[in-house]
Amino acid sequence: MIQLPEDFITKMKRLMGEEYEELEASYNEGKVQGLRINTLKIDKDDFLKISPFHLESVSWCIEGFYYQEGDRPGKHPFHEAGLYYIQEPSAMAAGALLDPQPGERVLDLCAAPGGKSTHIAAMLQGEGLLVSNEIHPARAKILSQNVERMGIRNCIVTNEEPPRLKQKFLSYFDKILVDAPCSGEGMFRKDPEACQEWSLENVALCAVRQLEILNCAAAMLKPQGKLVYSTCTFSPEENERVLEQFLCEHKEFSLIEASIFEGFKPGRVEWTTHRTRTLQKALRLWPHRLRGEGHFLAILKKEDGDLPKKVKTKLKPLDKNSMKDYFDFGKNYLKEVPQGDFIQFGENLYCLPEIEVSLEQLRVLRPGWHLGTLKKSRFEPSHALALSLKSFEAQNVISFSAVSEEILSYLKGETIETSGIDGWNLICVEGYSIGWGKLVQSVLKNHYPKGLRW
Ligand SMILES: C[S@@+](CC[C@H](N)C(=O)[O-])C[C@H]1O[C@@H](n2cnc3c(N)ncnc32)[C@H](O)[C@@H]1O
Repeated sequence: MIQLPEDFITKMKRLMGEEYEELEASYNEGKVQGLRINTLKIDKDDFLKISPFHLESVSWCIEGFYYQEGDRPGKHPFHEAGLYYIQEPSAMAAGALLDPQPGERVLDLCAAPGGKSTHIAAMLQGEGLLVSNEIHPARAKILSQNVERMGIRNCIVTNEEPPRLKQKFLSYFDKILVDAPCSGEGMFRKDPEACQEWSLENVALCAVRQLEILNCAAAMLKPQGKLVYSTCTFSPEENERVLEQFLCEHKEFSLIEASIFEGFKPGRVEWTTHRTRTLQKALRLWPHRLRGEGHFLAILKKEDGDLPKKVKTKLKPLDKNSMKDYFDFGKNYLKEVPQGDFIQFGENLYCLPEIEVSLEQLRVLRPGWHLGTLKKSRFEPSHALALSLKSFEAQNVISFSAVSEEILSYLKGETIETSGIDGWNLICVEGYSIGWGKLVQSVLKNHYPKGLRW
């Protein structure tokens, strides 16, 4: 039995009345676990044919599934190949509500570790732009690794404070997700530390910060743009009341109705300061009403505002010899050489998504699709390039079965004896890319990144 904070119990009993007993009982049940199929890498039906897990659909997310306790999907080669992301089922509702369309510009302002960003990227299907931002440097690194693992090409990962991003991206995005840092009451079952860190003071602090973040997001949204606000907490101060205050300060915004699935409950008007009726359009996902740990979500629309400014960005010309090495690699080992706006960060070569904003002065971890490193007189392809390729896009492919000794050796970083064509080979598991290897006379030199090895 989880030891819930006393102040939390008193407060929730007062707010919920008899319903509190149902909430409390839910803390005695096991946590709910889910995974979301990454449709950038594999079709849902194709995954279901090869999945070794016991899966059951999550009703509000087409690609979302519950898995069972013994499944351990985090320890499977398919995980390293980015075929899915392990995500708490109620968190999957945010992407579904934001509903990004291919070609749109989307910002995920509080993005690490990347559950919702990788969902958004899958929905964009490689078209348009995703800016995934995380304020904490260490968490931003994990976000960037997850963007890489999921094979995302059109994502820029930044490590910024929202006010600094605001200066660059005024009225810029079609859609924004603010999955705000919160007191984490929906994490109590999953993470006992969330219980220990909880306090009434922290709830109040979170509410102030959430409003500040929302204010920045509001300025970055285009007129007619859509903003989804979400938290994984239940406190009215961080949910209905933050939005009530925001709507009061931003007359250009209104709440819009969201699709309702079984178990989704409306926002609680009686918990707002001024009985603001429109807040019933928000959604509450309670752990005692559906199979999920719990979330609060709302969709806001910006009715009017300034139009975005167009800025022409000048990219530095790249060294011709280095680029020749890149194009030689592409001709020899890829069916089609990736083209676009190239930029170089140190030795690293990236293909920049269409952005029309200069990234100068921003802390950028990943300025787009990482293609590889430009070494002295040779090009070395990146792990990100491997993971973003379909097997038919590479000239030489070696695919191992998911249950083979070879795939385990590969993930451990070992050298493998195997037949194939000498040179760079795209290594796959069951036909899905997982990394690079270089074959020389039937010996495969392992290029699986050292930091990821099992
Ligand atoms: C709920 S988590 C995000 C989870 C993420 N959206 C996902 O689905 O994986 C909130 C994030 O906001 C970040 N954060 C904390 N303070 C912030 C601030 N002042 N501005 C923006 N983000 C902040 C936290 O570091 C944390 O990673």
